Amino acid sequence: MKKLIEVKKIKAYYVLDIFGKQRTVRAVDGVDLDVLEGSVHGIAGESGCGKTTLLKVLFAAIEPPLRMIDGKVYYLNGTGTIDLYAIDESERKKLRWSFASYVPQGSMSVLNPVLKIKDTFRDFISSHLKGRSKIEAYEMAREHIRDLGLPLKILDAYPHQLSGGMRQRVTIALATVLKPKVIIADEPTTALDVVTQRGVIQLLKDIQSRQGSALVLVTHDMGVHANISDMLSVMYAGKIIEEGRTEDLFENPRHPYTQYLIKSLPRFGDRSKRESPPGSPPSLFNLPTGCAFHPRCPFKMVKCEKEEPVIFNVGESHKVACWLAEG
Ligand SMILES: Nc1ncnc2c1ncn2[C@@H]1O[C@H](COP(=O)(O)OP(=O)(O)OP(=O)(O)O)[C@@H](O)[C@H]1O
Repeated sequence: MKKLIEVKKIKAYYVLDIFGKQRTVRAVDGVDLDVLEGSVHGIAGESGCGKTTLLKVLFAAIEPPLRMIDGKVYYLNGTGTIDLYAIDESERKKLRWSFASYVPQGSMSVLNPVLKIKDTFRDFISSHLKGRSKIEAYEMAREHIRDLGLPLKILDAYPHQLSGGMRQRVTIALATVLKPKVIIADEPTTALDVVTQRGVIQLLKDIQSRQGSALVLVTHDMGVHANISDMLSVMYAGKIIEEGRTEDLFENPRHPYTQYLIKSLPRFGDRSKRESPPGSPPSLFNLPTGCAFHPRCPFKMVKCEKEEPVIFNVGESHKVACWLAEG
């Protein structure tokens, strides 16, 4: 499969000034990632491990206090390779929404509360496709909403007149109306009930397969990853600590942290206590030495306290950053 996005050794830190003292939160700390055409690439991990920050890097949505410290992000758009942070902002703006689009956590932050949905679509389409008339923009919105199987009457509604689930579907429709090659979705089902969550995830999956695009999906819900992600990257303390085909990770998780994430999944009919990793994730401005997971790891060795693990290849496309895999 063709690569659409290639991330090389990215470091993105929040640099904060607290009462004159500089504090650095190493939110993304040396991440490599390939996003492949036609695939669903899941990103999992507990809250605060850097998932959202990584998506901001992929979408070039870096704003202070977040800073790109090192690394490269390439978009491969078929005609060439674009070094995302080497081009100027006006060039990046052209790629936003047409090459890569972003579905954020809350729909209300995207939809203008005083505009009908159709006018939000019209403004969005006309600002990105110059020369489209108002009528053409409305028609494009209608066609897209119809293609997605959503009711056309939502176009005449204001955001507050729609349910949370429908608002999130509208946000997804808006983010995909320009048929982007990559859809980047950040916990798109937060705050929705379980049934609605399933519908929203299915909508994303349908669009991804119909448009042949790639979907980068952040969710801490391993059940969702098991169902729809082709590839899975597990993040811990700003790093990807395990990556591979989702089925391989579920069948043979190599990192103790991934093992905990999988064990914490509820299973039908199993009433035994679910195991979660002891303790909580470390603070990203004061990381433990060696492997950042070692204070919580039941298998820690002396080496883990001192040396940061290197990446080991443990199968086809399956990598893990854990000394236990050293052989
Ligand atoms: N604007 C900010 N200023 C300072 N620190 C921030 C900011 N945004 C996030 N952080 C910190 O960066 C780290 C990574 O946050 P991030 O939101 O990327 O994690 P996450 O895995 O997406 O978590 P969640 O699932 O809760 O969104 C956390 O320690 C967080 O507190």
